Amino acid sequence: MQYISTRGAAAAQDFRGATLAGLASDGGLYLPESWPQFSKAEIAAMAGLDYASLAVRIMRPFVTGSLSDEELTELCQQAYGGFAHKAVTPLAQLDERHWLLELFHGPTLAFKDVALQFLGQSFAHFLEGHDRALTIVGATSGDTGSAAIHAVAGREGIEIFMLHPHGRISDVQRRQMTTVLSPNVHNIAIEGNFDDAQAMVKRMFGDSALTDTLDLSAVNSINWARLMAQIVYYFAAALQLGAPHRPVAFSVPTGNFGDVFAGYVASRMGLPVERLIVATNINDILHRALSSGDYSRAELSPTATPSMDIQVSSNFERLLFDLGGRDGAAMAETMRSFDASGALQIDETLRAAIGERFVSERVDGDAMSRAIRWAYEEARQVIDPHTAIGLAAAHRYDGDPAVPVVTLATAHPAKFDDAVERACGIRPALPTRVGDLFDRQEQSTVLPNDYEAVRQFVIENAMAKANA
Ligand SMILES: Cc1ncc(COP(=O)(O)O)c(C=O)c1O
Ligand SMILES: N[C@@H](CCOP(=O)(O)O)C(=O)O
Repeated sequence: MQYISTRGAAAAQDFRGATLAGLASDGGLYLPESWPQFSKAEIAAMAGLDYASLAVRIMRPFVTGSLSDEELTELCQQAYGGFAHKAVTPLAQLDERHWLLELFHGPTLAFKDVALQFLGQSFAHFLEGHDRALTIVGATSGDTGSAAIHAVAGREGIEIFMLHPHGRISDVQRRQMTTVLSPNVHNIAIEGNFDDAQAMVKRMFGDSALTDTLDLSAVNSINWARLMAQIVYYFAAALQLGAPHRPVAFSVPTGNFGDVFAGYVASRMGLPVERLIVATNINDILHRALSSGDYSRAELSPTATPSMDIQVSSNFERLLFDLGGRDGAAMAETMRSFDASGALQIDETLRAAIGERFVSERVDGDAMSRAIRWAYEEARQVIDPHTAIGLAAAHRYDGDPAVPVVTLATAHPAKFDDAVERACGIRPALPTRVGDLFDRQEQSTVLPNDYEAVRQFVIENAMAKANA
């Protein structure tokens, strides 16, 4: 399988090349040149497979030419062997129509582990036997950071620099990153917000002085391999609920549009998805884009769902490219204009195409708290605030009542214990697998919200390692 850039100017890459590059050299995002298709019979034959075997079936067409079946199987078994639940991403029923897809049984208690455990193994596999050192730069609003750090800490040939917004993530999220004291892990708290951090990371990929010196890669969902691994759990959930003979709707708490884009890919591959519900918090650029065509950056407001406090959703570019006719030159122009003005208007034709697959809801803090209470009182499920944004949106969804609605439970409630306790009176405890998080020593560097300061820190530390 070959991967092309959404901005049309970078050379196509195979899966290995796209994974190691992270972002395309023209600033675009990689997408497969075409969507693999599964027939109804092929999907039906996937029922009953264990998670790692299902992952192999789904990912195989995306990695041809880069990984053999044996190598892919090995990577999936290693990635999914360590989850705390045998099903890896189990379903829990809330009532006759609503379900939760629990994506938080990995080492750092959020859905990011599902993809990053696989990506960590893939990096190690692709680097093995090569004299190549990767410098990973990433931005996190709390969950990607810890999942990525846990996936690559201590790995030979990899340095990771993770930027998080100083003071804007939960204590558990921060400690899950800053207490990992491996010498290849560098936590940077920037005095800005997540959008600032994400913009700096993207700028690094376009900074030739930096890319001439360091071999950069990405762990954010700009890296195609992240999204590819997330497609699998849409199939896993739908198969349990009757796919391919019955459609399913998914409600996805959304920030960077990565998780929901993986659901879109699943539907492009043949999974019967009635609708994908894009659930945003009050940082609602995606809801405005989908409901009125107005994709314009607004001031970020801190919320009790910090991981979704995002106003520039990287993966939306992938959707605009795919549904807008896959015209790289036009996309490059659109993104140049968005970067300059902070706004773009989605035309009616494209909005109609998006509307065939997606709906959106904006959920404020009160509605989020009510959803936490509802889940506890009606179904005895303690859910995290991000999941609650998804559940509140699922409750508003007016699709066919016979179609099950699956809300993606993207984080364990203990990551956001204060907000959960405020909403339902229950303070969720951390699972024992995260150990003595609050007794461990922390290490991170606070830097100003200034590209040059961050860039200098990355160069100095990566070079010091290379010369050691
Ligand atoms: C707990 C949680 N829920 C939802 C999201 C939003 O997912 P995405 O950025 O893929 O839209 C994130 C962050 O990405 C998250 O950490
Ligand atoms: N919510 C994310 C933000 C980064 O998203 P990503 O999926 O692009 O890595 C986080 O928790 O860091």
